[in-house]
Amino acid sequence: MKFKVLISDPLSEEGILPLKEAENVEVVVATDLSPDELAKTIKDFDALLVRSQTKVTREIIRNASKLKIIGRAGVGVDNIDLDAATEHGVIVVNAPDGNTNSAAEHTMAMLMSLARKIPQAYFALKNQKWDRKSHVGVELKGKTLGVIGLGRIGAEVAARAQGQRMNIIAYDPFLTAEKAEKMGVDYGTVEDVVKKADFITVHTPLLKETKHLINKDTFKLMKDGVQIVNCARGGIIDEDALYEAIVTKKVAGAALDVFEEEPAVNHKLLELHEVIATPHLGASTVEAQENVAIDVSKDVLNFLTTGLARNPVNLPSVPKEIMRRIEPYFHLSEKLGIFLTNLTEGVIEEINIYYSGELAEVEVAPLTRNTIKGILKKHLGEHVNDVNASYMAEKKGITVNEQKTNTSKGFTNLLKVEVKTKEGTKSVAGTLLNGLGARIVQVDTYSVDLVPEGHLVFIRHKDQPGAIGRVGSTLADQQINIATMQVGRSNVGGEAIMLLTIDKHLDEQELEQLDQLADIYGVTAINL
Ligand SMILES: NC(=O)C1=CN([C@@H]2O[C@H](COP(=O)(O)OP(=O)(O)OC[C@H]3O[C@@H](n4cnc5c(N)ncnc54)[C@H](O)[C@@H]3O)[C@@H](O)[C@H]2O)C=CC1
Ligand SMILES: O=C(O)CCC(=O)C(=O)O
Repeated sequence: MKFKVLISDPLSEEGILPLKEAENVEVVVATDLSPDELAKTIKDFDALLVRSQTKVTREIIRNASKLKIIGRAGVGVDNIDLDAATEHGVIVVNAPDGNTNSAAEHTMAMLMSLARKIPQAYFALKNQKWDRKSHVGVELKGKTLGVIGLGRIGAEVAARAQGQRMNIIAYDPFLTAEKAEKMGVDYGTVEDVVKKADFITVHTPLLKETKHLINKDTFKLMKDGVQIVNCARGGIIDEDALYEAIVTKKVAGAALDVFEEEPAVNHKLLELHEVIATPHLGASTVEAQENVAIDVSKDVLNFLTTGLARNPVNLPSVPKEIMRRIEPYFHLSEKLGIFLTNLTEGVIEEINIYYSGELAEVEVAPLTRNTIKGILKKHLGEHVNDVNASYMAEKKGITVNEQKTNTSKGFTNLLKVEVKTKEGTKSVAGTLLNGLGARIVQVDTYSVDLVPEGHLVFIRHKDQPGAIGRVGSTLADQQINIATMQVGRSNVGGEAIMLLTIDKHLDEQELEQLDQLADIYGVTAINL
């Protein structure tokens, strides 16, 4: 039987040779299909290979009745509807390493062009203007580069900028003091980074948490004359706020390879003399394109013939027998991870997962991966999934321990998750109640009984008459309905907790109002 593979974006000829030379594969290259044509054509294909141009929408996936795998020749998979692929049992693989070097080099090229106004000077000269006065630049040496997102590309950029004798200050939720010291970089919060930097470069994925990470308020904190580089994803920087910051001379210049809407022609930022730009060229080198095409071709071929993939981005297949026994706990394990990560302060160094009761008798590795995914998702978004969760934790220097114990505290099954940071240890435990579904039964040392669903608010407060009432009436004043409420305390008059389920997610302002009430130590909104 021959597998049919469709390549719908231009990929390196050399890179797709592994597929073209495979006896059991027929390759069709069609790089000019409209979305409608692709939605029709796809139904005959077992695999689809794309770069970033093709938008693999739910509609296309829905029509792809034979499709088994989508290969993305690059890192970001934001052009693929991952949920739809997972729902339709289509595995998505990417090529995360092949373009790191190119993207880092492009960032450096943009940084240097920005500092020395090379594109502007070139443009003037092309227009017959020998203008040296308007194109005086600044040196990089001795300046501070703020790196937000110190993953594969961010770390390469930091190392290269050190070669330019720049000082580096970075923020990444997985950056510890030890790692920073080893890399010779200073570290701090986003606020610290933007306050201290002369140049700022972003290298995070585009996630809910990173959308408009650099916004009107962040620009206000920056030094006057700061310069900004974005070779990661449009949307990490709020384009309207950037425009305003340039026009008001807060920002002296910006180098952009990516935009919120691409292709970005007629963009207002491109009208500004201070902005230099490229049309999403970070990965556009012969080497990167060959690397990513080879990696993804090999992975697709391997998956079609053996069912195994090296770089899966969405759900893997779990053997049916294991799945049948552990499937009911999947939901609970991920929710416990999400819940806990929201309560955690500081950089995660250790995750301990304790299985007891019935759970101590089954293979729990997929649950462990699922729990880690829940914990890491907040910062890694689509980059973390069940397959790569353990690998991601290891890459971030997090130790994961899995233990089976006998301490099920009277429950027939108990799953307890503990996270350690330099700030302390936080834990949460849950169980599956026969016929009633999942419950969170313990938060740190407090016993609770909570369905892990919906909009939760976790409040730490002083055990004092009136504290609970003040929270209730503050929410009532804002027309926010409380569905359930749990309270617990360690000792009379000591620290206590409230866990509320409410009918909507609290916004920043609403959280702030609760936080400012008397006897309240901290308020966290959690969406499960
Ligand atoms: N312009 C282009 O052509 C290219 C763009 N990219 C983009 O570059 C970005 C980075 O790619 P990689 O380094 O390969 O990914 P990566 O996954 O290795 O690194 C991303 C880092 O961002 C960190 N992060 C997540 N949330 C954060 C937050 N709120 N604040 C600070 N850091 C946060 C993560 O912990 C991680 O270390 C991605 O968006 C990718 O799509 C990648 C290749 C080429
Ligand atoms: O395929 C491309 O050129 C875009 C590369 C990219 O943005 C990525 O790999 O995330």
